Amino acid sequence: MVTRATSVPNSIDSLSEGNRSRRNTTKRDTKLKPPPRSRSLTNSQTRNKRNPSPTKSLNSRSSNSRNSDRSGSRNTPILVRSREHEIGSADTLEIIASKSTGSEPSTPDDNVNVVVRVRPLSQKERQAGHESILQFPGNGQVMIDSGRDSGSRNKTNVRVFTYNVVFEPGATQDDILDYSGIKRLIEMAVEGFSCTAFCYGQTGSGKTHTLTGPPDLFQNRPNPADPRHGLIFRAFLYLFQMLKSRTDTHFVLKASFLEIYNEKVMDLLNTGSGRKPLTVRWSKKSGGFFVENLFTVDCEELDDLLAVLEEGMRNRAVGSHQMNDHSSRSHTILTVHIISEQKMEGGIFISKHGKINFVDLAGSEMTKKTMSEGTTLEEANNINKSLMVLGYCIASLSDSKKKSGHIPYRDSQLTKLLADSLAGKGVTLMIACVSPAQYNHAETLNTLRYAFRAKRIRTKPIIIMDPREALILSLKRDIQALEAENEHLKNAINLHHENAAMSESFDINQPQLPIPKIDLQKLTELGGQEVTELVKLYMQENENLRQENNQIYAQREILLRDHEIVSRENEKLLKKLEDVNKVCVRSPLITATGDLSGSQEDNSANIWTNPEVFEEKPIDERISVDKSRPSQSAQRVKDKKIIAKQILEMADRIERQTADPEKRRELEHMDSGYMPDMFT
Ligand SMILES: Nc1ncnc2c1ncn2[C@@H]1O[C@H](COP(=O)(O)OP(=O)(O)OP(=O)(O)O)[C@@H](O)[C@H]1O
Repeated sequence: MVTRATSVPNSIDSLSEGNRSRRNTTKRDTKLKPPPRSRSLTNSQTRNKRNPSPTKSLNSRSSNSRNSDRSGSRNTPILVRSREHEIGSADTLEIIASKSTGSEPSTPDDNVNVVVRVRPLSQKERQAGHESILQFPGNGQVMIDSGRDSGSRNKTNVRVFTYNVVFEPGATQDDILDYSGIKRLIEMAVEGFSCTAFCYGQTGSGKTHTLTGPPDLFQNRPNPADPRHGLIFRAFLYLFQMLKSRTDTHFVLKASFLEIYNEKVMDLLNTGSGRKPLTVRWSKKSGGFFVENLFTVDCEELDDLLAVLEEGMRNRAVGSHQMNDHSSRSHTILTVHIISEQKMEGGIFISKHGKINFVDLAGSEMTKKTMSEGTTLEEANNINKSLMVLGYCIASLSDSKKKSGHIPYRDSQLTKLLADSLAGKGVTLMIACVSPAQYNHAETLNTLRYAFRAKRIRTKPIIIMDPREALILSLKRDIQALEAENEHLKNAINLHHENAAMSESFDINQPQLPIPKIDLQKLTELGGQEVTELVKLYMQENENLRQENNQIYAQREILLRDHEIVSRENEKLLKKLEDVNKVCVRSPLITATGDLSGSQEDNSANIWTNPEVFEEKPIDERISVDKSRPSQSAQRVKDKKIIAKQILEMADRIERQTADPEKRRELEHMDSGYMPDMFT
């Protein structure tokens, strides 16, 4: 059975890991009750456009944990849609593809897609009487009951985790292909993204089974129709099916297969060279780690890819211990490079370099349980160490505060090679494999916790393109943008020319630059150099237009400021005029204006007003501004100088008058109020 996630509030008392702070409210009599389904969608609603859901029931083995509220799902399988960014959605892919031009980040952040696969109890475990501690309430949830808490007798240790998809023990290998999101990963890789699917979990939890199927499949020539085939085999079939349908694009496939054994990187396709370890180096150019001298095989046919898988599986390090007869003693990375060359409109060829990594991690081991010793113990220690570093990286990357700090990728070969998948430009699918058996509860809980954390990791997928072609494509986009801006600026300037024709300040005779006219369709006929020149020309012209526009705006600003000053001065003058009129009207000696005051009977009409001032006309029709006049502050300085000069002249005159005794006597008889304050 497959269940998919939706953000369902936990109604049960024991809350999920994400809500652990509320766990204090756990009731004593907690029973395993599944949370209600908040958004169950029928098959038709959730059906992936490209991968229509099968009509058969996905539940190949009825689970005894199933609750009565799920009875409705017996005949029609109910799939619950996961979150918006669910990997596996063809819609998302289309959006990404349409946005993806150049080597710019093409998507918003993308979360690592995390699914969980629970293997069935083995025959050995059933015979030993082990029971399952996992239950599946639906909505992409896994409930783990680790039994009574030793600390407090009545408290049960029940936790609920939510993932994008949960594969219950009855899920088939086909279900993993259809619902894990691997199809989306392949589609993204074909589109030029760097994609990674990795299996994580304790030893014997079913990682290799999920990725490649049981080990005996590869001992002889495998039968393609075998239902036990794992995800890699099925993904290859799907990939070739896809490539065949893309007749407009030419594809070249290359594959490599390596293992990390005891912290040494070994080539699984080139075992003849005495199994010398390869070096992992940092590439400045790509900004990532790479394996030097790794053997890559050209794969023209599906059979070539399958041969790579078989060869690698035969050569990888496998050992046996108490918990797994065929235990992987190394981490393996199988990479398929997909180089595509597609003809775009206008005859441009765009080549992209996508890839998909299949990572089968060696399982974490409790050496007491596996009873490892000697070489197996050394292997176990190395496996555990590298998985611990991976755990640190996942924990740091999922913590938004730590994400920008140091991530210890360099501490193990595994994390160096997975760095890009976890936090870089790739799209990542994590398949967490767990055992349902009670005796594995600590490891299962650990894996569920790591997987839950990994869900919070966000990456920024980008398409990997040939830099020269990416440049041409981006130059083409620049030309279009510049042309649009050019047109806009020209319109703005033309508009202003019309408006500014009346303004003397605007120099309409300014020489205009010649505007190159290029048919975009013919762009492709031009070489890279010519296109660059064209962009430069447009940029230059746009710069000139921008400057002209700025000048016009600056002039407009000055005009508006002057306008404001003149208006304010005008208002002041009017006010003064009104005051003068009031004084004139009040004075019996002075008539305001002879003809008006004399002829009006009404007192109010005695006030002289300038009829024009109150006429509702726009300000620029009421006043004309002298552009040569000094600014307001300069005017103020000038005024002060005039006033000071006049005062000095007056003081001088008075002084001269008082020096003459006759004149002084005359002055003494005058009203003292005549003298300005400053002279008393
Ligand atoms: N979903 C499943 N259905 C049936 N059998 C399974 C399933 N998953 C695992 N097994 C069986 O369980 C055993 C252990 O699985 P597998 O070797 O894949 O584990 P692993 O996680 O890769 O272990 P290790 O880390 O030690 O390599 C195998 O015998 C395998 O066939």
